[in-house]
Amino acid sequence: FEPITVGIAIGAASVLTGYLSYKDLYCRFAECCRSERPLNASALKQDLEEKLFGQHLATEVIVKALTGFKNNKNPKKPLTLSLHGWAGTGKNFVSQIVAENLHPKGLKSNFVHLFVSTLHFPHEQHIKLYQARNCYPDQLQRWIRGNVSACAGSVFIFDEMDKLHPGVIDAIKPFLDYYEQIDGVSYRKAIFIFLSNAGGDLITKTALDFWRAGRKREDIQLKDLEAVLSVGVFNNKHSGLWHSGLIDRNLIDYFIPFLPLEYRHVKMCVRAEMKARGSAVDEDVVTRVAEEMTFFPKDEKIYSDKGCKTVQSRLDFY
Ligand SMILES: Nc1ncnc2c1ncn2[C@@H]1O[C@H](COP(=O)(O)OP(=O)(O)OP(=O)(O)O)[C@@H](O)[C@H]1O
Repeated sequence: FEPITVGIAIGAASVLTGYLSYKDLYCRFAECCRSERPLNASALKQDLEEKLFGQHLATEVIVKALTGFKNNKNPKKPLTLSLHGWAGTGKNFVSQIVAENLHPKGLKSNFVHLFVSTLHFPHEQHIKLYQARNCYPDQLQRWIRGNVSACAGSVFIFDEMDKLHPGVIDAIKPFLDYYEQIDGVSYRKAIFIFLSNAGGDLITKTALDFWRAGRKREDIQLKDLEAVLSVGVFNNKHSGLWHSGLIDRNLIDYFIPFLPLEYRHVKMCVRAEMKARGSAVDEDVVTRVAEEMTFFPKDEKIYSDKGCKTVQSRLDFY
C-alpha cells in the first residue's frame, strides 16, 4: 500500500469510529483557531531557557504572565505585555517564540498579527490628516475587530511602539480595556504585545550599577526595574505610551525589561546561528564575530550596542 492511501484509510476509519471528530481531522490539514487550547507552559519555559540568552527576567515574567492568562477561563481583559529594552536584545525574537507556543505556525499563523509602526504609519506629519479623514483609527479598529471575531485568541504584536503616534494608541485603547464586549465582540482572550526601545537606557543604567557594584546580572530582580521602567517610560515623550492613557488606566499588565547583552551572550548568539545554519561550531569564528561588535560604555565596554542584531549578517563573511 502507498502511504497516502493508508493515511486516507486511517483518517476515514477514525472518523467512522468516532475516534477523531470531523473538526480534529479538518484541523490536521487547515489551521484552526484553538483559543481554548491550554498552553504547554513547560514547553514555553524550555524554549525560552534554551533559546533566549541573558534575559532571566523576561523569561520568568513571560512564562508567568502567559500561564496565568491561559489558565484563566474568564479573563477580565486581554493580556497586554510591554517589552522594553536596547536594540537587538531579543524582543522580536521572544514575540516569535511566544507566538509559536500559542499558534503552531507562529508569525505565519492567520491568528498572529505583526504591526510595524514605521511600515504601516510612516508619515507622522500626516497624522492630523489621517485623523481628520478618520481613516487610520477606523481601519486599524476594523482590522483588530475582524481578526478577533475570526479568532478570540488572536495575538497582536506592535513593533516600534516608541515611533507610534499616541493617537494611534488611542485607537486600540478600547480593545485593551475591561469591557465584556464591544459591538458584540469580546477581546478578553486576545493577547497584545508591544515592543519598544523606550526605557532601554534606564534598564542599562540599572544593569551597569549592578555590574559596577560587583553584583551578578542574574541577581537583578523585577522590583529593581519595574518602577523605574513604568515611570521612566511614562515620562518619556518618545515612548509612544506617553500620555496615551495606557499606563494611568493600568491597561498594561506587565512591563518586561530586556537587559543589554554582554560579550558572552553575543558569542552564544553566534553559536546558535551557526547551529541553525547546520554548520559545526567553530570557536575561532565565534570569537572573531563577537570581537567585531562594538561595546559600551566607552571605558568598560561591557554591553553590545546592537545586542545580537548584526550577528547573522556578520557571520555571512565567514
Ligand atoms: N537575548 C537573545 N537571545 C538569543 N538570541 C537573540 C537575543 N537577542 C537577539 N537575538 C538574536 O538577534 C536577532 C535580532 O534580535 P531582535 O530582533 O529580537 O531584537 P529586538 O530587541 O527586537 O531589537 P529592536 O529593538 O532593534 O527591534 C534575533 O532574531 C535573534 O536571532
